[in-house]
Amino acid sequence: MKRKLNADDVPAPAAEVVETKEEITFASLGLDSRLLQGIAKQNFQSPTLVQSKAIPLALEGRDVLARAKTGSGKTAAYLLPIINSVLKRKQTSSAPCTSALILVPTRELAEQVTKAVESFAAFCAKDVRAINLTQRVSDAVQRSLLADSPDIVIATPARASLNINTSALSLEHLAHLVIDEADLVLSYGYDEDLQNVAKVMPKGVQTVLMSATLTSEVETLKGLFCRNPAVLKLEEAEDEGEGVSQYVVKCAEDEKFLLAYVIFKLKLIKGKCIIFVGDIDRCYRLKLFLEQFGTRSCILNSELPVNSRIHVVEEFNKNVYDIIIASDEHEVLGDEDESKPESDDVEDIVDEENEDGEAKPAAPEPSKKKRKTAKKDKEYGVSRGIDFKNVACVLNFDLPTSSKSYTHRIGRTARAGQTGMAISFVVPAELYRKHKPTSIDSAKDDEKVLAKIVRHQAKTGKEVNPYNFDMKQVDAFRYRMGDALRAVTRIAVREARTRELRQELMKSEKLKRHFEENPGDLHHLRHDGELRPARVQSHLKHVPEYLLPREGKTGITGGNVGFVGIKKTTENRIRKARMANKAKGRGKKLGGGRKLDPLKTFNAKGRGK
Ligand SMILES: Nc1ncnc2c1ncn2[C@@H]1O[C@H](COP(=O)(O)OP(=O)(O)OP(=O)(O)O)[C@@H](O)[C@H]1O
Repeated sequence: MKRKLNADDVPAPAAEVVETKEEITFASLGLDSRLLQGIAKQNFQSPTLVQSKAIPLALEGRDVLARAKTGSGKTAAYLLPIINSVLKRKQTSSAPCTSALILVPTRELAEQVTKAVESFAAFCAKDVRAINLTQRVSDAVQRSLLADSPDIVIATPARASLNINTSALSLEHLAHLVIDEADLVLSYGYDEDLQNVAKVMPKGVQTVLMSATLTSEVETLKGLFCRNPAVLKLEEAEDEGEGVSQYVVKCAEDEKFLLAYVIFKLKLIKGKCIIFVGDIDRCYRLKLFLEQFGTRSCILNSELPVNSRIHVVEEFNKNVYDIIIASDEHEVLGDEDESKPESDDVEDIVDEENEDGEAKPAAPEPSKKKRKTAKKDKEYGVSRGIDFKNVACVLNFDLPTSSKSYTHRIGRTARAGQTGMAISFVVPAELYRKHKPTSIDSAKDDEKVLAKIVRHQAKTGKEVNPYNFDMKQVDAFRYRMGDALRAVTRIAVREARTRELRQELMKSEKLKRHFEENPGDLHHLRHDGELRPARVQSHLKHVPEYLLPREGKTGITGGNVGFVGIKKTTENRIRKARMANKAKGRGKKLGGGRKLDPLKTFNAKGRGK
């Protein structure tokens, strides 16, 4: 079924890297008016680049392979044409059939995509039925849901394959297939499931592959599912200073904890933050550590029940929590195969191939290692595709082990044209394994990984700069860090992990049963409660005067880095103008584009909190 590519396969305009964004409106794309109402309800002013390029091609019936950066609006780019096509079909036929299958790598993402369908189809809900196959319902319930032939089925490849095997899901009338996060689905170990889906795919199904990077995995999927796809490689033209400001801090293993304490206690980061750590224990170690200073956070990892995970993300998006500590475990399980070419290398290969029409390089077989999912949820993923809203900062407390992961992680901030910041802690080789209690295996090659990241980012014109903490000033806090770390023993971590799991399982059961009937009550369950280590040291919650640098926060960082602003692009001009008008009315100066630098606005009075 795999086809050899030649240059004619790729239509010239689509294969070009598009540099600029033309003024296109959703209405000009020819979408159903009910969909336009749904879009307007979400306050989308105009299509993003990937939307304005991919939607017309998809509406024409073309296969599309689109690479666009994280947070650029790929979900709407594939959903809108699908819903439009369902609405069109309903005008001539009322016979129910499943005409679209959307495959995503994780259950969280499946939930998110299902919600997006519901939002876009809010004004035509009775004509568009979508179901999420990753929900934990009994086989009988799932069968009965599928028996009604919902228009759109959203699933992980594993769930789709399972239901195809049991004949619960019929692809007989399928017209559209989407593989979202196409660069990641194979690394989740779904290769056999995807082969299984490909086997029963009827002829002529339109395929859309969406991806943040073009990797050999995307090539494999293209060979398996696409016919003559239009290839979009989209680089958004960014204004200076927009996107993610990337910083790196070289530090010792225990200093990661010290810096985290200083960053959060002195509020060096303004806004919401996702902290990525290397494994599950690390989540609890850091949470317990921060708790000692009165800094609350909630945890996301593959061990927690899916309902809790989804709830945490929803609450975070509603600004209930400021800090999420997430473990990025797929790396630890070995998904980041060293021998596998990095995305930038593969992109070069793809470019070459498009120019001279040569056959593509043999895509590496996904390694067996990837199937190793332990007892954790294989369909878990937070750095991939989850739409965390208004994240000011991604803190790589533990550096990922590949630049591809780094790209996905930092893509959780600066979404939909906002700005954001990424700080990565890097342990130099000579400091690795020098502080056993805070050491983690994945830091072994931090410097090598950083070099790759810097190279990769440079290719897209982005810099990774040092974040200069004045370690002399930070040193004043070292004693307190030591005190707090000593209380976070291995036993305390293990107990906290068990306790949290038990609590979340109970909440999850409650969530499932109770909130089906009372969706409004969800906010009563908080996930950032204190885990309480054995030794409670309440004095640590306060920062005494003498510890603070005389110059305020700027004394800690030198004052020249660290801006984290949430700024909308021109897409939100109207909103900005409204805000400015409102502010004028209140006599305040707002909306003039003045950036608030949290490092320069440290209020000494608020510090003792
Ligand atoms: N046209 C638009 N105008 C304003 N906001 C938009 C628009 N399209 C999408 N968004 C918002 O942008 C955010 C990111 O969108 P989405 O999750 O689809 O990005 P993505 O490209 O799929 O990201 P990732 O690669 O991380 O999965 C969402 O909050 C979405 O609601």
